[in-house]
Amino acid sequence: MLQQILRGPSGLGTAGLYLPLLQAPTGPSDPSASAEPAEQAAGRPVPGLYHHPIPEPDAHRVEEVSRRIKAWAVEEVELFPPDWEDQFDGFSLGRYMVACHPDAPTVEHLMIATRLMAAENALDDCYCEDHGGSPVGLGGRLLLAHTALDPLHTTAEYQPDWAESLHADAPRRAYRSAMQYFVQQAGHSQADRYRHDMARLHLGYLAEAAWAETDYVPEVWEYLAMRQFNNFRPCPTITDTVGGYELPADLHALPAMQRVIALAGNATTIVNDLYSYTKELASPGRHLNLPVVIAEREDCSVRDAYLKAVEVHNDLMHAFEAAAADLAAEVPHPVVLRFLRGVAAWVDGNHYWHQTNTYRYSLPDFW
Ligand SMILES: CC(C)=CCC/C(C)=C(\C)COP(=O)(O)OP(=O)(O)O
Ligand SMILES: [Mg+2]
Repeated sequence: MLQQILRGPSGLGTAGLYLPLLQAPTGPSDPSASAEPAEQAAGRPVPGLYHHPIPEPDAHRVEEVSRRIKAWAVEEVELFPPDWEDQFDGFSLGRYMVACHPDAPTVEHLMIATRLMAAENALDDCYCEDHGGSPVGLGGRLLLAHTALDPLHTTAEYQPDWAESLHADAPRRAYRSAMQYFVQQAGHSQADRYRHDMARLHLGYLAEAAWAETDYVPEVWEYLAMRQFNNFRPCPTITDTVGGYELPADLHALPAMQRVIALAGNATTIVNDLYSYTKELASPGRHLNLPVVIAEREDCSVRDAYLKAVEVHNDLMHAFEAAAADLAAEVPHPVVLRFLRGVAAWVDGNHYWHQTNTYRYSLPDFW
């Protein structure tokens, strides 16, 4: 029943909602996974991690999205200097977004998600992390960048200075442009949902930065609270816009839907903590992630902490799936079911991307 809800319905009236790519979880090495199989998936899953393998994303879509996102990054927003090109390519944005949005009707719909993903990562790298980022002064930078998503309404005297500021650095150019494309496709409540989710994200960045400034290692539950905000949430919650339909605001606002979304976002984000663990250990200073916080706060070896973090992830995934199944049973509205499947697809695609992105991530030697 749960698999049916999250990965494809059956029965009268549901044929239009059927998502063939999600119906049968397939190992990456299954040659029947796609009509024209892409290169065999690289990387291996974290041992013991509860996840759903997906078929290889459509190679033609990946190629086209990759081509268009590079053109946008270079020609429209000057996203990165030439010496960051390898890192941009290695991020594999096209593969990521095609994997996460199997029900996108067109490549242009996929581009909506891909531009936003590029912009979100540019801001994280340039403002918060190792491409010139710093916790010092982050709040001011974040707030000004947020106005590229949620515009300033001010007097004629001050408006031009603000408008000019949106071209001042790569994160603001990217936010502004990606948002312009997004609002062309999204309804007003979908755009407002996205702004709210981005405000949540920026709040999470600020808590992480405040703790870094005072060298505070949070309790595990405090870390999980911060990571619920510094979180992939803005990505799965646009699944309806990228799918070319709209989950109405009142259904999105249901407490049960909010719980499903939060649990999905949390599971996807702890996946990042697990796959990026060795990358973050190698970066300067102490980079908080769930295994690091568990080791410090629960006084255990890094291996035991990592394995406990896997269990935390698995519990979040099970809670997400149970909450989604309950909601689908309580509110069997076709758009709710489609949205829940879209979120589940994003969860699975996100895992696939982390597992296979061996340019960026490698597993620790704990097994
Ligand atoms: C795409 C998006 C909304 C990202 C926001 C937050 C974010 C960058 C992550 C959840 C990824 O975590 P992290 O900053 O640890 O990324 P890497 O481990 O450096 O890939
Ligand atoms: Mg990480």
